Amino acid sequence: MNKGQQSRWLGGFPKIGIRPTIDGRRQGVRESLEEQTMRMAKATAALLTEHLRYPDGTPVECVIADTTIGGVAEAAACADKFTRSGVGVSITVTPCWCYGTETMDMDPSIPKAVWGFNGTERPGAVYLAAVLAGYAQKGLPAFGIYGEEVQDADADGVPEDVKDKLIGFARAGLAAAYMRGKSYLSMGSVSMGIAGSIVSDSFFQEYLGMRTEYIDMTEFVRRMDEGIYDHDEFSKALSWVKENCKEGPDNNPEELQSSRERKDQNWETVVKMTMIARDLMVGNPRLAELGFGEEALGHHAVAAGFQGQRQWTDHFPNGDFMEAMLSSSFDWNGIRAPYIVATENDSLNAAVMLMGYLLTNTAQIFADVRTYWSPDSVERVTGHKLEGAAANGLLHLINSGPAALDGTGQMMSRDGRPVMKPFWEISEQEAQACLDATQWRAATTEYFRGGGYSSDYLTKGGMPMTMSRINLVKGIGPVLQIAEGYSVDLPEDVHDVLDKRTDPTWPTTWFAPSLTGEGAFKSVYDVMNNWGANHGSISYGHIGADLITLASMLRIPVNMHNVAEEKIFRPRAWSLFGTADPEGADYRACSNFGPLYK
Ligand SMILES: C[C@H](O)[C@@H](O)[C@@H](O)C(=O)CO
Ligand SMILES: [Mn+2]
Repeated sequence: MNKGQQSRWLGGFPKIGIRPTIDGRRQGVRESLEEQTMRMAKATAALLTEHLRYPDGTPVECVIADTTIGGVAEAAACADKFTRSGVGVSITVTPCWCYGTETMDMDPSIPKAVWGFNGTERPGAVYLAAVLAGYAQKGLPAFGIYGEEVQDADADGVPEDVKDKLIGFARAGLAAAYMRGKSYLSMGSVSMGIAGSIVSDSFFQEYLGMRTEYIDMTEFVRRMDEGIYDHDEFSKALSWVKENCKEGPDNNPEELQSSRERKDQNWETVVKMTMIARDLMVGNPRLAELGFGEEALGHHAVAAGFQGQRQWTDHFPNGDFMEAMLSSSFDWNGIRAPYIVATENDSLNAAVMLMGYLLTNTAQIFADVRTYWSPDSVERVTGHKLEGAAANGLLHLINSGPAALDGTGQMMSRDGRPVMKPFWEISEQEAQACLDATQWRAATTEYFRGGGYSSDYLTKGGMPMTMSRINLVKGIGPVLQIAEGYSVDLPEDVHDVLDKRTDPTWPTTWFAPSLTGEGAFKSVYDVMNNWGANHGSISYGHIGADLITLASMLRIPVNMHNVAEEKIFRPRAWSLFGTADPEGADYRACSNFGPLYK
């Protein structure tokens, strides 16, 4: 790991705090439960450490209260320990009745869950019900976890259904906790009137707990002109690029094509832009060694956006190489965690990219949700009849910019299926295969007068994917939409015909959302028609349930999704807002409790 990489995890990672609560009555009751209660805490910690990893690949860390918690003094001692240890998520575990308001976690900004052991000798479930009522009454939504099957009092381990809920809760809770206190870095301002690039400080601050930081794009010019970057890294990067980033055909009319000399210069510029954007986001200790102490610190950004169009791209090479390389899981420094960078400074798409990334530790594909191709339209234009997963029509996801190269689908699962992976599972060969499957095409000069290079690739079909998007609605605030589906392969000639109707120098993912026959998922057309903006972020896997859990923690209602009801996990209080219409109840609950940070 080079020094630039180390500085990005500044502040470390939030820990999971485990609170074993107990019936405080001594002379029999408490003593009989001490061991079992602590055993539950330890089993929970072991489970989470085994299954969850931080973005740097290390196992998550759990902190268990020093004693079981039988009353308020021990609850306070636990809260104190959690503050000192950097706990960002709390899980209360108990096999027995305890005193609700005396033992609960009162920190309003920490996502919280309670696991009540399903036994009847000492009623953990009764405590669970009582304490969840307390949480609702006090306006502190908590997740309730209760296994379906009755367990024996001396049972060891964690039942399967409880495991899924503990892991799902902790994964989303850690994502929320990790964002908190970090920044979104706006590089430039509003791009082409796209509302998502009006960076809303109140959205980031109140819903995600994040700062918004801003730099003018002239900062790139200053750093390039004054040489404020690591020159050794630049030489290394440029020769790596020459070797690994092959130029594709120039699609511009001959009279608009740049000279070879200008193209070579543009390569140098886009490589410098990439290093500078990264240094702006997370800092780089090398810059301090070179005499640039202020620049070495960066903006503590976990996500960023680059305006690019138009003021920058009308004059300078576009941001596509910078956005695509940073968003990928590898570059000239080797395989590493992706950076979250949105094109067109679409901060709302950056926010869902960040959510998808933190839930999966995997690179994201940023795309325009550009065209709905109905089966009839495809047949009319190409003569091809769509079939299989594509039979109901397709969405053409395509945009110049930050579609991670991981999205080529060149990484493989053990059984040979295309996948996207956390960086620590990616092999050198897989990173190389993604690079080999990508052509760098001279930017379309009609759009990008300053030239540059767009990444051109075609995503392999057959990958489960989840597209999501946050929109801001005046009067409500943020709302999240989610569509699970699959990437799809088209015959090469069919892809070519459809791709050439738009900009063929950009990366394409053919996406078939899974239909449910209801609401926005009656048809692929309905999905397109209900999409709230021009962009979406696409994450590998079906992560809709995790997104829903995270959104409920952040009080962001979900206005459309195609996740099966039994997979949805939200704070227990949501059912107090109505049970027959979970979508409406979600809106009411989010608006009632308000954003997590006020
Ligand atoms: C080149 C064009 O301006 C594109 O960048 C445009 O289609 C978009 O991506 C809009 O989101
Ligand atoms: Mn776009």
